[in-house]
Amino acid sequence: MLAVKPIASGEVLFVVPRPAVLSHSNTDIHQLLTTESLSLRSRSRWVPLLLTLMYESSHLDSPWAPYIALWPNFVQADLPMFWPRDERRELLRGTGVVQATAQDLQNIRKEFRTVVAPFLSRHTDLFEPERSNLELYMRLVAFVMAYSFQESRGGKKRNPPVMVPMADMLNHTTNHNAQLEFSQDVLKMVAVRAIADGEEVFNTYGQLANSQLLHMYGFTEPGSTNPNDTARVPWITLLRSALHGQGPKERKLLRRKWRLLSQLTAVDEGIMVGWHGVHSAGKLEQVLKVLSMPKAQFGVQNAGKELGNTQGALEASADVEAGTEANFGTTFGA
Ligand SMILES: C[S@@+](CC[C@H](N)C(=O)[O-])C[C@H]1O[C@@H](n2cnc3c(N)ncnc32)[C@H](O)[C@@H]1O
Repeated sequence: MLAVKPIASGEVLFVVPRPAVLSHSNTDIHQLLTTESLSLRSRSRWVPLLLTLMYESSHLDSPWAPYIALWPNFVQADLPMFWPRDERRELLRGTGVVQATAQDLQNIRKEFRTVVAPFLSRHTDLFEPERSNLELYMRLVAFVMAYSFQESRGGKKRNPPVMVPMADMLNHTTNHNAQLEFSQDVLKMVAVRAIADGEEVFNTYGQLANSQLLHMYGFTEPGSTNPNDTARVPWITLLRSALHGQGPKERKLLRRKWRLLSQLTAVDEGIMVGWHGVHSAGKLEQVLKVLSMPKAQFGVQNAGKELGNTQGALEASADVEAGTEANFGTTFGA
């Protein structure tokens, strides 16, 4: 979307009334989805919207048909989840996207098998059996992943995703010039700074690292233009460096410490390093304290005390992350 004249900061670019937002509460099968809501519960909380899209996209007389027709068969997203597995492993090694995508695929298949397929088989009058399959479901998940919005509810809590026509035309950049505001009756796209004639109107999908953008949206911000970018250093790298040049006794002690750290899940997804240093530096500090603790001092009690602090540091860093949560798209099942 390009500006065709200068736009002032604070100007409303367009307004989407709530009835024009596509969600599970705005479809002909709303009543059915409500009646069966208990059986449609899942980790992702996306099932009602995905079933809504499946239903509305199979009815030519749907009021949403002109919107849905913009994505014939929902085949548009070049997300890593559709790349051949070997290519993903080879090209995305070390980014965390390989594991995240594998987890997504596992969750999507399980959700389809245990929640969606039983629902579809109970309602063959509403869903064409030959079309309503896992393959379509995966394309719908990708569509929701890359095009939906989620309204934050009082801090951490998030509503289920919804489709917001028009707002979902906007691309993302960290240095965005517009953002979506939610109010009771309408959603408004508002300029957050002056936009020049001919400039692209950019929304924000959140403060996302390139690995997250690639995982959920299939693109990255080039070079060093993404201040939210991170690199992930696997924890095992830390153990390897600690072991380096040590004698057998020290190595044995280090391995004991590592087992304890692993059991207490202090070493999980890796050390995230951003432009301004290590994210959750508190956790790294506590792990280093345990690793460098003299043998006489090392015991479950001492290590446990350090790791108790680690939990505190972890919770604090989770709060910071929740405060900067994206309002646009999420990883499946997060
Ligand atoms: C909500 S849609 C935005 C509208 C989209 N460009 C379209 O025409 O349908 C999100 C998708 O747009 C693309 N996209 C958004 N921002 C981008 C950017 N800065 N660079 C490249 N592609 C981008 C990605 O394919 C992403 O999955």
